[in-house]
Amino acid sequence: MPTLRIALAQDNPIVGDLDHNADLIRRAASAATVAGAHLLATGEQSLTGYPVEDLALRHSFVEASRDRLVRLAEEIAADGNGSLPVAVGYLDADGPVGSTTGHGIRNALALLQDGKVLFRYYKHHLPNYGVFDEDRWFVAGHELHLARIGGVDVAFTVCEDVWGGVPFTVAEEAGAGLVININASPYEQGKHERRLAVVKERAAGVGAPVAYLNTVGGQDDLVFDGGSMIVAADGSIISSARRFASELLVTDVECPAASRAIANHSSSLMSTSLHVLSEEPAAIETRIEPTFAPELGRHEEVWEALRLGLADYVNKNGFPSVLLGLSGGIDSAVTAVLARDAIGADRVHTVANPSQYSSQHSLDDAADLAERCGLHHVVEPIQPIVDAYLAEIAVSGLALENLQARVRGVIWMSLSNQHGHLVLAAGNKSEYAVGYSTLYGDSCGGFAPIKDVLKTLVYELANWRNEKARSLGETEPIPENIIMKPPSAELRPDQLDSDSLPDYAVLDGILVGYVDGDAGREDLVEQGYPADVVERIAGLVDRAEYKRRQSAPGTKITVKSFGRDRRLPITNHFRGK
Ligand SMILES: Nc1ncnc2c1ncn2[C@@H]1O[C@H](COP(=O)(O)OP(=O)(O)OC[C@H]2O[C@@H]([n+]3cccc(C(=O)O)c3)[C@H](O)[C@@H]2O)[C@@H](O)[C@H]1O
Ligand SMILES: Nc1ncnc2c1ncn2[C@@H]1O[C@H](COP(=O)(O)OP(=O)(O)OP(=O)(O)O)[C@@H](O)[C@H]1O
Ligand SMILES: NC(=O)CC[C@H](N)C(=O)O
Repeated sequence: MPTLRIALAQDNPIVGDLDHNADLIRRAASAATVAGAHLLATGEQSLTGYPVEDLALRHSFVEASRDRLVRLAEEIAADGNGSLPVAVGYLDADGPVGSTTGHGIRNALALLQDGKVLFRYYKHHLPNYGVFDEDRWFVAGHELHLARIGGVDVAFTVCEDVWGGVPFTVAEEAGAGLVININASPYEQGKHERRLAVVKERAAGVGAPVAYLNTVGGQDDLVFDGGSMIVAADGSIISSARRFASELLVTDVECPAASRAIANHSSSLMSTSLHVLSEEPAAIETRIEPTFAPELGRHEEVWEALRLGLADYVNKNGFPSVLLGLSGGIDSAVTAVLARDAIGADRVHTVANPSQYSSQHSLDDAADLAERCGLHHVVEPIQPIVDAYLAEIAVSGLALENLQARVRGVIWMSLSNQHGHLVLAAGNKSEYAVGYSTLYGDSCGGFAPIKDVLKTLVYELANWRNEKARSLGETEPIPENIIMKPPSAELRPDQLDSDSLPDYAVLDGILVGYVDGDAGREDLVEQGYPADVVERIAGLVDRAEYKRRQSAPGTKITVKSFGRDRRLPITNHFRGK
């Protein structure tokens, strides 16, 4: 069997920064050439970044992508890497938006060589569920392209094509000896395992290796986790790239030789085109050893997703630093440590804003955490401002509780305006679900790092992060007190979260069913949750839609995050069973 040396560029592009992304591809091409690769693949829309959302509807952006692709081909050749075939993901169009002729805007892959575009493949399966809206922007392609490289027929596909499967069936019919699948597949818990299963199934179906390349990096509320892999027809993993980090994965892959003298043929599913680049088996002097990425544990994987999602949001949006209120509670503690891990202690500013209801232990715990982590920390009491406000406008009860949270929010936003910090909202998924936060108060801010993390998982992450520090012989970042104390908003005397909410284990169980699983009230009661608690929580979740719609984005880690993954009407009289 011929062997091809395949290079997969698991890179971190920036949406809309075509020059930066082109530079990443050029650098990968140079490194792949040095490594003696016969083919380089880059990620889905590696030139434009992913998802471009409604930028796809802008004629000027589509033009910019098409033009930049042509220039990129020339640049790669000018860099001395012209003989290397390079697969690039980009945005294309062969018709206007909304055209009814089967043409339009395309999620495309081009193969570049010798300064030219050899062919353009248009993604066949367009995902249109969850966070994906590709039917809104793109028209599906119906022609599969194969390139004969070193005597192997290599088929090229894009992301959802591996899940939908039709291009793989056609690749098998066309006698492909390798299928390249370039992805921008966002992280969620358990997704990596599901990808591996589907890639194995496709490799077995084609009877040839599948090279699955994923993007890496954060883009607003999505984080791409890398984890690229090459899987053989027998299901074994030939090589794999790290999760949550950029990497050029170079692997020698034995592939079935091109056996057919076919040129182009039409299947009932898709037509195919074969482009002959080189017939002779590629020469490899010394085989390289395959690399295998370490497996991540459940908590480490989530932590890395949150860390990278936050780091890229801050850095790609040009913030010098972040700021958050540090209450001495678990949510702001975990958010602060994540921020430290993401961008370094010197860029993290924390503020304690005690009121008359704040306990001394909360203040001490906040200061302790800031000191352990080396964060900037100041104390700005809110009582004088609250008192001045009350002298003008008398409020009491819940209004007074919310006033305190809002005064904190005003202070954080002022510090942001003054110093340029990005304000982080420290709310977790359980709170976003039931609306347990003050609008324009503690929910204010530009990014919410743990927005998709249920409270029970927040505790697990805190324990895991401390355990990790212990195993490295480092100081535990989160004081034990913060983990052990009962959660409290401290907005009135002796207030505890448990006064208003069921135990978090029960709450989170109901939320997993009601939010992530779209279960009905009766289903949840059947699962063993008390009917009155289910009724109350479901009602709170329904009513809090208006708060979530105004909330900051945060990194998706679950199957259904709030935001574009779960879209419900605010004005909604349906209660259901
Ligand atoms: N459908 C709708 N569309 C648009 N706006 C709507 C609305 N329904 C109410 N509103 C507005 O929203 C206001 C109510 O929302 P909001 O002002 O936020 O106040 P609200 O949700 O009534 O109270 C905040 C809750 O969050 C809890 N909290 C606060 C702070 C921190 C924490 C914590 O532990 O993390 C918990 C607090 O104990 C309380 O239970 C209404 O006064 C009204 O102006
Ligand atoms: N005294 C305080 N000083 C600074 N920030 C505060 C203070 N109290 C609350 N906050 C901010 O408001 C957010 C909501 O806090 P609150 O204590 O009401 O609820 P929580 O959900 O228990 O959060 P945490 O676990 O961080 O305390 C906190 O995460 C924190 O960012
Ligand atoms: N960009 C895509 O086509 C992504 C869809 C795909 N099912 C995923 O892996 O998330």
